[in-house]
Amino acid sequence: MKKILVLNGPNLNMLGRREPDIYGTTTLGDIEALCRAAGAKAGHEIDFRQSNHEGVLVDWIQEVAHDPDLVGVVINAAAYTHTSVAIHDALKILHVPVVEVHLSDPSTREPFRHISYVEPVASAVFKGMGPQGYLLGIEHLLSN
Ligand SMILES: O=C(O)[C@]1(O)C=C(c2cccc(Sc3ccccc3)c2)[C@@H](O)[C@H](O)C1
Repeated sequence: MKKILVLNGPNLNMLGRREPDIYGTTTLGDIEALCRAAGAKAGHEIDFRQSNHEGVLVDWIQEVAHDPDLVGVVINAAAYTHTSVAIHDALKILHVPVVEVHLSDPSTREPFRHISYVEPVASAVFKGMGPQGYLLGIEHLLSN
């Protein structure tokens, strides 16, 4: 079965509990359920993961890099978006499309959130659309 990997970065496991004005009240579990339903509808497996650790995210990207069933990666790297050359380099290894997702629009927030090390290796970016951004990311990969 074809697979889409959905990666989530630091603190997203705490989603829905604070700063609802920025990130809404949806939990990461809710987002996972939405993604799995969208994948199932298309006959694809959704491999949905979250880590607070940069190296774990790099390991996961390397783990799937040569998976013949992988059709793409949706990544919300959270704070690592703005700092991680390691995740940038790992994503460059992939031979499938990468979609960058953010619940908020970092370009409207603090200056340190305006740079993305993911964007240069992403085929699409969905930001400021809440959980819908994840679904648009999956849809983008399915349309390829
Ligand atoms: O908007 C996003 O999805 C983003 O990727 C997510 C981020 C983020 C930052 C801190 C916490 C969380 S999740 C959260 C929100 C409220 C309470 C607890 C955790 C996400 C930011 O680091 C990024 O700049 C933007």
